[in-house]
Amino acid sequence: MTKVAPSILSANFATLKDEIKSVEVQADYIHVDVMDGHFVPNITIGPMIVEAIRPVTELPLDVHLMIENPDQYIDAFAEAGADIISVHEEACPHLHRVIQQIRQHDVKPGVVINPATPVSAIEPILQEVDLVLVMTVNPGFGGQSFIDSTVGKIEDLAKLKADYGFDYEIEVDGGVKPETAKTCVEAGADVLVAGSAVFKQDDRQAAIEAIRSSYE
Ligand SMILES: O=C(CO)[C@H](O)[C@H](O)COP(=O)(O)O
Repeated sequence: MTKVAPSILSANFATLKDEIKSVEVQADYIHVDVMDGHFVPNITIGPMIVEAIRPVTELPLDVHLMIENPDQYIDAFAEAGADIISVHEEACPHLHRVIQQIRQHDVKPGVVINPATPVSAIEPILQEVDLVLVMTVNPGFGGQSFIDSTVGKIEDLAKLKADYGFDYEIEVDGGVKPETAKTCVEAGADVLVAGSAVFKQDDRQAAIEAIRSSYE
């Protein structure tokens, strides 16, 4: 069954505990967007917030690092309670080493590609990761429009997974809502990240249900 991972980027940070509780029944992961103002033009949260929300939910914390030099912060995010840590291929000249660093913490490692990065850039690391995140918008902000040209990469990753028996989940992030979710699932997505389509709606359970019912 396809998983849904609400992104707290679009939540109300003044009431973050309640926001997480409002999606807990329907969600599979809580997606945490970490931005440094360098790799992407926005600044969000650090390990202190991950540590603060860790006791709030038993759902896995799916931490997406949109930062330069992620190797310098992996230990802190792992110790703060992340269950999955994903790093961008574009930010890691020594990607294999960084993936190993994440796994040494008994945390699931993921690799992320931007819309302009081809699947071929991560092929050598696919057998080492538990998650591949395909950005379907340019990272940095919630509420952007889904980029249709990224769908072929979801299909390519699904084919590689089937052909070689790789274990990774294919996650998609950006512009995911009831209108775009079905395309992602049909292409092979295992996890749908949704920020504004969940947290900008008054009824969060209905919002997640609307995403699920678009493809079920
Ligand atoms: O990584 C992200 C932005 O860089 C967010 O997770 C993503 O944009 C989700 O927001 P929305 O569903 O509103 O597009």
